[in-house]
Amino acid sequence: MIEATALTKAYGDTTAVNELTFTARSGRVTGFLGPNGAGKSTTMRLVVGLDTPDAGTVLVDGVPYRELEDPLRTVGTMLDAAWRHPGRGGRDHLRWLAATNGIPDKRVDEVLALVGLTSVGKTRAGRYSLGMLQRLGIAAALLGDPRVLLFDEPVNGLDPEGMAWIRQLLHSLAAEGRTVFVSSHLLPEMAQTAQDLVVIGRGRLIYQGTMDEFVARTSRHGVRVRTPHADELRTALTGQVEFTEEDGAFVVSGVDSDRIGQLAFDAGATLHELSPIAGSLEQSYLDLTREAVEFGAAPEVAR
Ligand SMILES: Nc1ncnc2c1ncn2[C@@H]1O[C@H](COP(=O)(O)OP(=O)(O)OP(=O)(O)O)[C@@H](O)[C@H]1O
Repeated sequence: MIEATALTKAYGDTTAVNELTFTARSGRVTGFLGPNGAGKSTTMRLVVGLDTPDAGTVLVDGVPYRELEDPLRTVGTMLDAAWRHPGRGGRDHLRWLAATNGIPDKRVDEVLALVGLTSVGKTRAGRYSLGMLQRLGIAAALLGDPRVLLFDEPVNGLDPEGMAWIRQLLHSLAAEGRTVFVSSHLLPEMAQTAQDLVVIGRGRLIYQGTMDEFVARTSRHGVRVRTPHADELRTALTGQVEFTEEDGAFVVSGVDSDRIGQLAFDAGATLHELSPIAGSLEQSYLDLTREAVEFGAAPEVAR
């Protein structure tokens, strides 16, 4: 479990993380979402003690990272997937990591197999594709068989097959009872991967809860209605439900099609169309974070 409480970190005039409080539970994939510059990477660095907060605390399984007795066996991280060691083979890199952390050599072959790199273990990492580097980074994170895993943008630059692979891996790691905390700025990808969600903007918490709640809360369920009896329907809807009129159709929000069908029937309006509009999750997310993006963009322009 990761528990951040009022976590705050500023770099000069920029408050990268601002009184951020959230929990990532064990046995769940928690998506950590926010627009560029929202403070995701900074938060992750704070979790693993690579940076020191100005205020607030963050605990990993109840303990600050720097006080963990055996950090690599408690927390696995992939914070910079593009890291590479051109001269060394993937397997040798992992062996070096294992040796410096008292992890037996046989674990190296286990994790190589787990990420599907066995056949290229001897190939120099400098020749790895981005997808292979991601897999190597994940292998390194898994070396110590940790209970908590942090991945910063692990699907960045991956092809659909690579994305599907990572998604499945994250699910199985969580199913084993681990805490899986994964950042992204892509909501559609997260919607398929994460069970829980922490959304931030400008370093502040915007949403924390389950993905299902987020979808239910943010996707606007509208219904598109067409009728030759527009006046009757307008009268029936006015004061009852929220609606707009677009291209000769009514778009009603906040109620389901059963209720609208009944209102129309009672008003004597024949319906030529009564179709639910699936709310766009991506649009809702953009709406939610727009203010954060606009505010955040201003200093960039001023520079
Ligand atoms: N070491 C640093 N020195 C100065 N400013 C920094 C530093 N690290 C981060 N920042 C600033 O803090 C803010 C948050 O950055 P951060 O990298 O944590 O965001 P992010 O959500 O990970 O963004 P992205 O999705 O673009 O990676 C940004 O305004 C960034 O410029």
